[in-house]
Amino acid sequence: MSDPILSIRGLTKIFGGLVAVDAVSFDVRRGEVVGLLGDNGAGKSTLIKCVSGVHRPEEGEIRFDGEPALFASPMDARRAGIETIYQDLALANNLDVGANIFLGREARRRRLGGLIQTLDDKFMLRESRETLDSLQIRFPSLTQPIQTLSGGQRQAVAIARAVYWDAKLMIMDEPTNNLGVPEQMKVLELIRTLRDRNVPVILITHILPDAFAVTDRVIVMHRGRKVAEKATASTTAEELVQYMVGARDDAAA
Ligand SMILES: Nc1ncnc2c1ncn2[C@@H]1O[C@H](COP(=O)(O)OP(=O)(O)OP(=O)(O)O)[C@@H](O)[C@H]1O
Repeated sequence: MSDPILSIRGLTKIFGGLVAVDAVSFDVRRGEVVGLLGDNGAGKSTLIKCVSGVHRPEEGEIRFDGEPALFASPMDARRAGIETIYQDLALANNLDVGANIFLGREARRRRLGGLIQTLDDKFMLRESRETLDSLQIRFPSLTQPIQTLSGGQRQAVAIARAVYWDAKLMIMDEPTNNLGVPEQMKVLELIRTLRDRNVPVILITHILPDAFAVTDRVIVMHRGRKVAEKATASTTAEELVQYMVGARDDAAA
């Protein structure tokens, strides 16, 4: 088996007196989709925010690609290859599709003998189109502002951005929330495409059919603790619900 791309040991995050994440450990390997399940408030978002540089954990170790990895900011985590799609997505609504794929890492070109630099819009559009085509994502126009796109199309732009920048790990927080059924299917298909390209995905969800549709392994959290870790093929929705509501707990066994 390959070395894990992400390895988390004893991770703990406390807000005031509340232990939001309580000594959680798990690994993610290249090319696998890992589901992170749990009811509201279970600690899923807090856990991944510790990985992606939003929160600093009180205790524990995170190793990414073999190195200790406590990122100081989300941009640091992105530079290291961790692309996170939050529920609010972090796309710039007023910019177009191409500009969003290059957000924060814009291509520039020198003009007037190198005296000034301008954004290389043509290059960014061409590269964006190639990436979107390779993922079979179609937009009528790449110069449409993001705010005119549907929720599923926005997810697709965020996924294309991760692919273009060669993300080594993709974290998606409830990506099918608020999407129509065809768009949910497209997002799940894109997750499978990422796996086929050997990009591991952590999928946070409380939608069990989504977890069964795309994950290889599932981790269940309850009140900050990891209560189960299962190969998706060897569990059932009924069993996972029992872990999610706290009726079963492998850690306590
Ligand atoms: N910035 C914060 N400050 C204080 N408490 C927080 C903060 N963020 C999360 N919490 C608390 O930590 C606990 C875990 O929340 P978290 O959002 O990680 O859960 P979740 O499993 O992602 O649930 P949801 O699906 O509702 O987002 C909750 O009790 C929440 O109120």
